[in-house]
Amino acid sequence: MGDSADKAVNLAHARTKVLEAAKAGASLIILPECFNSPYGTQYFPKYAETLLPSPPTKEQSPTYHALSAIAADAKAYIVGGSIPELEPTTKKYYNTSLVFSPTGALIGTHRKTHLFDIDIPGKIRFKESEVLSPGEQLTIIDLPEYGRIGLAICYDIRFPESAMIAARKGAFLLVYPGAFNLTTGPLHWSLLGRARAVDNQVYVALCSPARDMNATYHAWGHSLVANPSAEILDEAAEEETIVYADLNDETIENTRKGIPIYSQRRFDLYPDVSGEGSHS
Ligand SMILES: O=C(O)CCC(=O)C(=O)O
Repeated sequence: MGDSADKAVNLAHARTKVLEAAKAGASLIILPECFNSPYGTQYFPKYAETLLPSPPTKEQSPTYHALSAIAADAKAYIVGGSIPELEPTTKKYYNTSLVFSPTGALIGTHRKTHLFDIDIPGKIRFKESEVLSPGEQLTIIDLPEYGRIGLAICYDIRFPESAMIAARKGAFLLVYPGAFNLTTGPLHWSLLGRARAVDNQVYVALCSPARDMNATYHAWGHSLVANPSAEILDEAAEEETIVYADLNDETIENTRKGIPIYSQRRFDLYPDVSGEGSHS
């Protein structure tokens, strides 16, 4: 998706693309990070919505209500990318993802836990922490018919611990709405997606806004899905595209049978970050 500055236009466009994906057979549909606003600290307060107490009113969160209706109409799970959130009591801002079931019920949220604060001289400086606060929880969501997914946002992917915790707690898929840039995108986007897949022998889905060279932030694009062997099943270029992939448990099982790192870990030498504490 490309993200314009007009929230209503972006929500209407998300609806069209989600219904298109659902018509083509998709049962879990992912939108990009900050899918209904431009990306940048200067935009977060203007576009922020209030999600608590839940459910919010339509005035507090038009996006909550739009995504709920889209999920119900599409009869599909939707990971709603992310939006800037304003917590009304603390007045803190978060980068938050909302997940809806095929009946339109909210079944999970994730507040980005690792804020994108980087400074590569002459290339890119970005400090989300100038405006945002970090979420305080890792997120695993049960999709009753399919199993568990781990959900995190963009820069969160650089921290393998949260991916490993979700995988060891049984996630079959790690989802990252994200918006890498023209410096770190070519270096690390696909590498990190494939790395989290091969580390954990799970599927990984990355979903970015399309690139818009007229926007203040130039997103890398390249949404992709990697399988548990870290092969890329489908990948977008920089323009808007729907990426499709078929996921199945047998591929995870066969990958783990072939290269059995899942049962070869040495928790006598290092801790199990998931706290599950045993070989499986
Ligand atoms: O980690 C990176 O290089 C980019 C991260 C990012 O764009 C984000 O967290 O929004």
